[in-house]
Amino acid sequence: MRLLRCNDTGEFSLSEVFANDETIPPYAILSHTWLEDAQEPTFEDLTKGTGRAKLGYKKLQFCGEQAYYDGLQYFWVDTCCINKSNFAELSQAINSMFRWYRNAARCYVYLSDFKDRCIVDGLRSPWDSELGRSKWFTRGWTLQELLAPRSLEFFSYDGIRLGDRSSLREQIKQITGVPVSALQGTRLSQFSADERFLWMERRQTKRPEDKVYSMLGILDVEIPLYYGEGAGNAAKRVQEVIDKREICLRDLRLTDPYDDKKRIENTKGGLLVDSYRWVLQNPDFQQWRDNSQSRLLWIKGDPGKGKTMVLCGIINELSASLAKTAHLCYFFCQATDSRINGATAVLRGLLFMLLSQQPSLIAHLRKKHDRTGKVLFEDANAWVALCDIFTDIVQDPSIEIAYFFIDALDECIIDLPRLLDLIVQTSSASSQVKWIMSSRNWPDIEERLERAGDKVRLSLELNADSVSAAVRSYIEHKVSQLARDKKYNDQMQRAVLDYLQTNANDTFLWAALVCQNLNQMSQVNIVKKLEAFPPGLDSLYNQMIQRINKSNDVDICRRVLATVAVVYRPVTLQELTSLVEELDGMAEELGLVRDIVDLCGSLLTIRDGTIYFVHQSAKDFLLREALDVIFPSGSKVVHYTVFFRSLLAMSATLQRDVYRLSALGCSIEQTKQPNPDPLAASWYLCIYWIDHLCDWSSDSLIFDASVLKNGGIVDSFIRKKYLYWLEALSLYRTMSKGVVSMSRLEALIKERAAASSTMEVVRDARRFITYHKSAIESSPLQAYGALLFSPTRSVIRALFKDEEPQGIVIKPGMQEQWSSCLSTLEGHSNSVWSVAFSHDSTRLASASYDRTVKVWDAHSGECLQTVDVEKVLDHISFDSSGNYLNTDGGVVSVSAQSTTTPASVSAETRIAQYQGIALDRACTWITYNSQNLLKLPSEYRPSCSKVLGNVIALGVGNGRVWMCEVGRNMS
Ligand SMILES: Nc1ncnc2c1ncn2[C@@H]1O[C@H](COP(=O)(O)OP(=O)(O)OP(=O)(O)O)[C@@H](O)[C@H]1O
Repeated sequence: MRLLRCNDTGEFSLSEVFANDETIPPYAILSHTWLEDAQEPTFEDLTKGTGRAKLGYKKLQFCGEQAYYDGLQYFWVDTCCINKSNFAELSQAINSMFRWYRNAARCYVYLSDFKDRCIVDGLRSPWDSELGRSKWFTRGWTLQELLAPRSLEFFSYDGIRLGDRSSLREQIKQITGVPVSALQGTRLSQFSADERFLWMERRQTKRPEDKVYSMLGILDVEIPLYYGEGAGNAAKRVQEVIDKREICLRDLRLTDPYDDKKRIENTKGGLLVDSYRWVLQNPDFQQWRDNSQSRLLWIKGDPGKGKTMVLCGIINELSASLAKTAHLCYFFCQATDSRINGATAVLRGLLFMLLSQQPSLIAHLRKKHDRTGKVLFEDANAWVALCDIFTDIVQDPSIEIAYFFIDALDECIIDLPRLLDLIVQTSSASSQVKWIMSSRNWPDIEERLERAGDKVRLSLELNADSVSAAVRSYIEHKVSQLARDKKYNDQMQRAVLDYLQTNANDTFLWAALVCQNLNQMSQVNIVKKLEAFPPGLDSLYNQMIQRINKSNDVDICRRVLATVAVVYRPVTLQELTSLVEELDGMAEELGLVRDIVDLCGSLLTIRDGTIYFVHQSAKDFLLREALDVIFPSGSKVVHYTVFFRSLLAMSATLQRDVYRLSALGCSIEQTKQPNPDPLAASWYLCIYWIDHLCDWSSDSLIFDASVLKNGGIVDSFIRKKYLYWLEALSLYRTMSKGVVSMSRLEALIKERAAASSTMEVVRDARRFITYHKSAIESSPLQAYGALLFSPTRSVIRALFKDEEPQGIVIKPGMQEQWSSCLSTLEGHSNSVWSVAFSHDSTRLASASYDRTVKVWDAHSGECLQTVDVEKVLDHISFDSSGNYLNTDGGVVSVSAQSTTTPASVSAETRIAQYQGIALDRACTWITYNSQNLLKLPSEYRPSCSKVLGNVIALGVGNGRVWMCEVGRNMS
């Protein structure tokens, strides 16, 4: 950036070029409309000292004088601070302009067609209408000059100040259609791209492309400029960038923490300002907020002390008080929900918020995402990739300051140490980042955070007086609400208030749970009823358990509690009906199921049809103190029940084409969930039944191996329902989990020496899912098309003979046994040149013409890592540590580890060779009447093909030729 610099005599000249933003001194910037007939002084004029006679020189003088008056030595004017004969400089300037306007200390709008007369002649109303006639409001480039600057002041032709963007906001809104919130600094990313384009609609630019180029900053998009391409093409290029960003954000999103926060506040009955405000006056908090060196604040306290709500309060206060340019990103961990209980999920949530606020930062992950897609955020290497991206992004100079909040670190049960290390590292390395975390008083967290430099600890126990006052105020509020809703008289209200104030022991959660219970009781004998709520959280939970024990519904309550305690993710009411015997057949009567869950006292809560523990501490209590009550025969038995009931329920529900898709080639993207969904009660069971079986089997004292015998329930399920189960897994987009589960099942049967024919069917079933995974994953009904490409002696093929698509014949017939191709790993965009197994056989590396090396989990087929390489590699092999690949292009580091247990994968594995009735363009589908019909396994993809009538002949790379004939009776 090149500036104009004023000297003491009021003269000005061009400064040197400032290469990066940090070195640019404070400056003022001019916003104006250009004069015709070369009346603007140019860059050349300024370098040669000419141009003083030009009419536009007056504007330079005005800007210089006003800047001087405002204490600024430097100023910038677009007419002469850019060397427009240098296209690279011009292009860079256009892409930087929004930022330059935003970073200016002052921006002066000079309305050259707004004369004094307009102000003195009339009163306010004609004055307003004159303002709207100014050309400044009709030009394209001035839109970003209106929106970008922090301080924007309007001046008349004679330099008289008319007001600023804030004082004139209503008039500006009327004139421009830009909402007041955008004028007051709300992030432009909060407005849709279409809405922002609308603000430009009536404005004019000299060159057609400028109508789009002048929007680049407003859209936070950077593209190269091609004058002459036309506005349509420019808009198309901008739209492409926006679309790709949206895909990237959609892939990154696991949950929207903004919605999580709203949900948490709502389900906890709303946030009370009086119960968190104390923290704003707390010296530890103030030190963290006000001292730029203090970058890490850890709020710690026992369960239910109000940490989550304090964090919500701080977020609200900071978002109201901080500059709009500051970023606020947060994440709420929840142990009971596997989507949001791990370090990777935290990072995805924080990044999602940050990138939504400033989309241009997506550039930091676009390159990797463009190549790998969603897998970048999901594969075994996701943490490493996200960490690099995060570290990179927080150092981006465009970030002034970013605040990151993480609630309930103790509920981040996957990879917490890694997360803590990242927090410590970024808080010391980056001055633009501030962290707040909350958690229970856990020594492991303390020990890890100890390594951070300037950290502040805020212990709720050490601020007992403040917390106590906050809890008192919370109780007062809640009791007055209760008195109103339950019609307590004064005496009752006082008794309830006294009881709660005396027994809460500074714990919000205790008071909240008691109030929730009182809300469900009538006011009759209310004082007596209070005795049912002993002081202390554990005593309260204990009391709830005792009450359940004494109730008539004790069995069903115990069973519901036990089930909710062992499942791997919160289940829905419908899913619960499949898992608990007593709820059999109640999937259509969810009101009743809800009532039964309500019987479990205040231990469980239902949100959006899903059942959760009311608080993590309730689950902790059950597992710690009430094991004998809810698991009288041990928790492993409950795993057996869930497994057994899963098989029963799936056997009853799963069937071919359960969603009535009809077309064999219907892709998963085209699939719509029907309403009502016939699988609604089965999702959980489909995904986790094998995990429950394995958990049960881990207790050899109670495990009964007969479930694995010939004709046993596992054997029967696989024989009768296997393909329908695969279809359901595909519909639920969990094929990879299915592959891993089948490997676990095979290993279990091997270990438990089950009967040979069960082993035979399970082994064949595992080969089937591994080999056909990608076809079934992309089109659920290919579970049946895949039969045609399975060996003639495949057990699954024989068992499901009747499910083969009718009227299609493959000639010559398939080979008898499974080929050496174990599975097809798809992902390279060009031919694969070399492959190698790791020494423990858990990973496979492949080098392709697409100049990438991919590392795969040899078991599940998941892509673990993609590494760019400079040349096409002919030879690759793992070194003995498994951390490096030796290649003809040097050593390549591969840090990804397999997620599954080692297994002997000795067979040769082949990778899809994209070599080349009809075939689709990618040669992966046989199509019929332009509809996808059969997805070809990689071994069957042709290098050449010929169609004759209803027969297609395909020549395959390995020298085989085969034919597919589609008959008239095809279905
Ligand atoms: N400022 C507040 N406004 C409204 N409700 C509050 C407030 N503070 C606490 N509560 C109530 O107290 C309950 C417990 O508070 P919170 O969940 O914040 O505790 P916590 O310390 O985060 O607990 P844990 O560590 O066990 O997760 C909340 O569910 C809510 O009902």
